[in-house]
Amino acid sequence: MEIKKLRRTMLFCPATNPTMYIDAQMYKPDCLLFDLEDAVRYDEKDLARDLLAEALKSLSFGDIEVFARINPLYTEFGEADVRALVPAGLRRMRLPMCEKVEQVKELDALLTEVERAYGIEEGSCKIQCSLETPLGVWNALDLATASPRVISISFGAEDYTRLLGVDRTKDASELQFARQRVVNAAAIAKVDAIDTVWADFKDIDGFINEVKYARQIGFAGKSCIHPSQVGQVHDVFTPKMEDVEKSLVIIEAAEKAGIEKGGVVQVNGKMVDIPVIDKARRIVGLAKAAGLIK
Ligand SMILES: CC(=O)SCCNC(=O)CCNC(=O)[C@H](O)C(C)(C)COP(=O)(O)OP(=O)(O)OC[C@H]1O[C@@H](n2cnc3c(N)ncnc32)[C@H](O)[C@@H]1OP(=O)(O)O
Ligand SMILES: O=C([O-])CC(=O)C(=O)O
Ligand SMILES: [Mg+2]
Repeated sequence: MEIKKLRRTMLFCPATNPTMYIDAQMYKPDCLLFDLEDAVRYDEKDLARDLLAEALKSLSFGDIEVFARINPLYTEFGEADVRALVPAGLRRMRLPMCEKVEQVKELDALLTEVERAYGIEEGSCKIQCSLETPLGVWNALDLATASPRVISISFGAEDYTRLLGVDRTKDASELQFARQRVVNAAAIAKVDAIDTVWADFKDIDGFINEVKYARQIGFAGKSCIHPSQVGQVHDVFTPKMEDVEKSLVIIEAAEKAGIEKGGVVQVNGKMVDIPVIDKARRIVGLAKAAGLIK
């Protein structure tokens, strides 16, 4: 199974801080996520947008997939963000506080207009819906399938717990419903699900527990707020060599037995059939995408 793009880490970087976002590339996240929304003061929104537009025009980010978290279109800044950043080169945007299909369709239509006006390939600008309200979480599947531009959905626990009127706790039981709804919707829509930030970046054990849990239940990656989190997330989301080797043995045995389309064999005391072969292929695909094997 070919994994086209790893999105294990999306490192948030306030777009008002030029040094930080030049340095951010050094930490080698899979994705950089320049923030124009909550990390930017109200009176610096225009400055942040201008800085980011200049950076997109003048800097190269190599293999790193560059996203911007634009302001919602219902604010006075969202449309200006799109109109300035797409011509400057932005092709990926996170739409925060995303709740209704109409909001995705509105962004879709604006992107089509800007792509046409600037001769940019139509449909090349992609959307990540950020589900961080009870309604957004409820509508996860509708949002994930609202437009062919949607490549990913992310979960935002800080706003979600604020709106639920609860504390965000370390055992995270208050997030269980939302997380499972988000990963289930992403699996149906065949898009990536990205888990929420962990603000307490000095609490490494707590963070790693949460990252392991996110991977276990089906997230493809995690939003990060500090560079120290990038390597910690990559460690968890990159398959272990031992699992890659086991997967290669399973694939070889399946091919030898000719059971890729049905049938069953035993490999090292365990039953192997189609779901097991598919999972093994996924692990090998992830390992290849991470450069672990050729
Ligand atoms: C709920 C939400 O909406 S979350 C999303 C919005 N929030 C954000 O975008 C915040 C992103 N993170 C940050 O701004 C910062 O990490 C902070 C403010 C939390 C902490 O920053 P600092 O006090 O500078 O932390 P610290 O001293 O540990 O930083 C170490 C180095 O990493 C750099 N750094 C810290 N965070 C980042 C980042 N997100 N991206 C790139 N570089 C970073 C710092 O500039 C510093 O560099 P230096 O050593 O060259 O000076
Ligand atoms: O999307 C995120 O992870 C950060 C965020 O805005 C939130 O949690 O409200
Ligand atoms: Mg938020």
